[in-house]
Amino acid sequence: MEFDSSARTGRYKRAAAEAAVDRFLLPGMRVGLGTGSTAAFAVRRLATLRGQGHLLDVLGVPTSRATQALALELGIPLTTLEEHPELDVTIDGADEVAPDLSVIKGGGGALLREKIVAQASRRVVIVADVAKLSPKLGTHWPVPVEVLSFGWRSQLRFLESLGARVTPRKGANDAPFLTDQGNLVLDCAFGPLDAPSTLAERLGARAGIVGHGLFLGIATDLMVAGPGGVEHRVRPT
Ligand SMILES: O=C[C@H](O)[C@H](O)[C@H](O)COP(=O)(O)O
Repeated sequence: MEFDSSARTGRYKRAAAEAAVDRFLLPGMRVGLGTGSTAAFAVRRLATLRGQGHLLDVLGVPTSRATQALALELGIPLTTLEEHPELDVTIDGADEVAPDLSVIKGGGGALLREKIVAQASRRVVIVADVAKLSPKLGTHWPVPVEVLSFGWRSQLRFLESLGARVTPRKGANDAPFLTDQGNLVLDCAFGPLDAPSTLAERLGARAGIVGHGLFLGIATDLMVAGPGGVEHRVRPT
């Protein structure tokens, strides 16, 4: 039976995530556990290997409550950045990946914790299916911006002044989506970004914006899966 495209995408996500776990996780490591459907395959792979007696002393730091719940359900021992402020590696998904391995993240709203965990990691491995590859960030995906609810409409105006078409993210029953920190997310469609680092600086300098989904110079490796199998790419120097 032929896979439909979503089944194919799921197969690629799984292949990339499992290959990353097999390649990068070693005994004794402290590991950032990403969020989203692709990263969940990595968490499940770690659990499977543990079930076979491997990587039993690996400790995970989850990047969201959802990942924490999944890891606990699968019996993966967890720690925190308070106990282990430096991690060996993080494996996480992405929404859009540019050729220099800069990425947009936050489709699931976990961008802030994901960035904190990634920046605490010596190595950051992005796992993705080929559909996530893009010539320029912003081509296919908006930049999620996490804002405090206090003054959020002022942030919306500010983001529009930077050229974005802004959509406040909705959660269940059309209620505002809230992050694990209780903040709002404004999805900002800028179109293809010629200078993502300039945008990141502007977002970073604005009070009330607590995080954004531009991960620039953070990913060290990419495991990307498609019809030809899984390919490992390293961030160009
Ligand atoms: O907030 C969510 C994360 O950044 C995800 O890693 C990202 O949205 C990719 O998710 P998925 O693997 O489900 O496509």
